[in-house]
Amino acid sequence: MKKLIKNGIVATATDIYEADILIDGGIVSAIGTGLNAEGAEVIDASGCYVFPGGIDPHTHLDMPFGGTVTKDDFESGTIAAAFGGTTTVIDFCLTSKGVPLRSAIETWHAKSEGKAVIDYGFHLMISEINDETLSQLPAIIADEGITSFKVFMAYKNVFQADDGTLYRTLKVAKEHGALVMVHAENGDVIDILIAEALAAGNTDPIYHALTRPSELEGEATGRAITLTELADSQLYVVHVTCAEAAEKIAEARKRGLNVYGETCPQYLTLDVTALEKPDFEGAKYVWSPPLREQWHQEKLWNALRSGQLQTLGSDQCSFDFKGQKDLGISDFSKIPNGGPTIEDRFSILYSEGVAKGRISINQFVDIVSTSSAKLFGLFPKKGTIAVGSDADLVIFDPTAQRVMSAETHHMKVDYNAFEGMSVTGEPVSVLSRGEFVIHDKQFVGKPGAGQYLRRSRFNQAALAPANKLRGLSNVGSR
Ligand SMILES: NC(=O)NCCC(=O)O
Ligand SMILES: [Zn+2]
Ligand SMILES: [Zn+2]
Repeated sequence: MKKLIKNGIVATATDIYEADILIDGGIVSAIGTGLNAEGAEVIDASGCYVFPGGIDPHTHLDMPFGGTVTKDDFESGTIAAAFGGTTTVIDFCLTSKGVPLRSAIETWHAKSEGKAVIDYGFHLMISEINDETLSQLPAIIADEGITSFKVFMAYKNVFQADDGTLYRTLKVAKEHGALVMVHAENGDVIDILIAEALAAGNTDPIYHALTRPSELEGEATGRAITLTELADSQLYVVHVTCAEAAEKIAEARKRGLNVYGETCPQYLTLDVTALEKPDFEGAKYVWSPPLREQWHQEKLWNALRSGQLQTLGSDQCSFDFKGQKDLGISDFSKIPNGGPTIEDRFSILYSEGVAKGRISINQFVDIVSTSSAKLFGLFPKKGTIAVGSDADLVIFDPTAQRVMSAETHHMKVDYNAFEGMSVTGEPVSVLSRGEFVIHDKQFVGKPGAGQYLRRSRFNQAALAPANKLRGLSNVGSR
């Protein structure tokens, strides 16, 4: 059945205007004022923005990590995402040395099929590059539409790959049109700092942060950029937390390199003192890279505002406080890294960004949705509101006031990382390809309704206009 969203304020990365939106067959079929369509279900969006659905470029659902498995899987995780205004997630498909890449991808399809309530894609982790993996990648890009590869520069003896693997991945990506993503921390030195801390009897959660200083994030970011330049390739740095890394990215971009960066809501709003909470509560705030001193937050906001960082990922990776985080009660290095953020990403960016005057509405849409669509081969099917685009839409009340809490969130995990934070604005209804997933704040979606997304190859040209709009004239000059 057709749907007609009336009287909303349509906001994209470039425009903001009052209009009605007609949806037919899951696609936006008309945008204009005073639209009528016989037999269409009419949805009144008076007083609300209509945004393109959020795209979360960084999730870990149903992921084994740190001797346990994330609490939220593709069902609970995507339900929570939808409540929060996100209609697409791109999850990391983990691989291990010696296991064929195809079988890792099959494992991720098995985890997600029949469960996801919104559309989803995969990035592919690269743990080693040899003749075998090299020969598989072109077909994986072509058949699976997996056009982004992830290389970990940290988590020694677990996920960490060496610089040679990163360099070769960058070369393959350049040749076949993929984007290389890095977790940028110097894992070798961190490993030594952890051993030193434990040997000195320092086992509390705060030592997680103290053994992962921001200099080592800046160093790894710079190293990845150097290798990208040598390979004449393209790089996306995930979860940027600090001034050192943001500056390396900005400097590379000034030189015309195809380097992009993401930050996360936790790094914009929480700081390292959270890890000092008593009774082991600091473990709730263990992420890698760690939370930083508060002054880094304004540097990250500046980088988002000026377009030096392009996206906000949740890095959703949820573990219960009781029964999972406490694996590290007597050794901080055994605390599973990560936190529950998928549901609050969109609202935190709106509230802390737009409502507090740090970014414009258009920048909000760009950061929460459009840039990810462009970087990861989904635009213009996703990431905007245009005739012919998927009707992935969020009807958002900008006046609502609420408080983030585990009492009310929809993630399965037993705490909320932003507990007690007041936010302005709330998604009221969320549609995925024209079907309600959230209707008047109630979940009405169906596990399995989410479709796997085969994504287009990396297209640097698609990124230039939005970046230009955000004050950059140098992007695309390479
Ligand atoms: N970030 C984090 O602490 N956990 C998830 C895995 C990763 O992204 O490094
Ligand atoms: Zn990471
Ligand atoms: Zn992550």
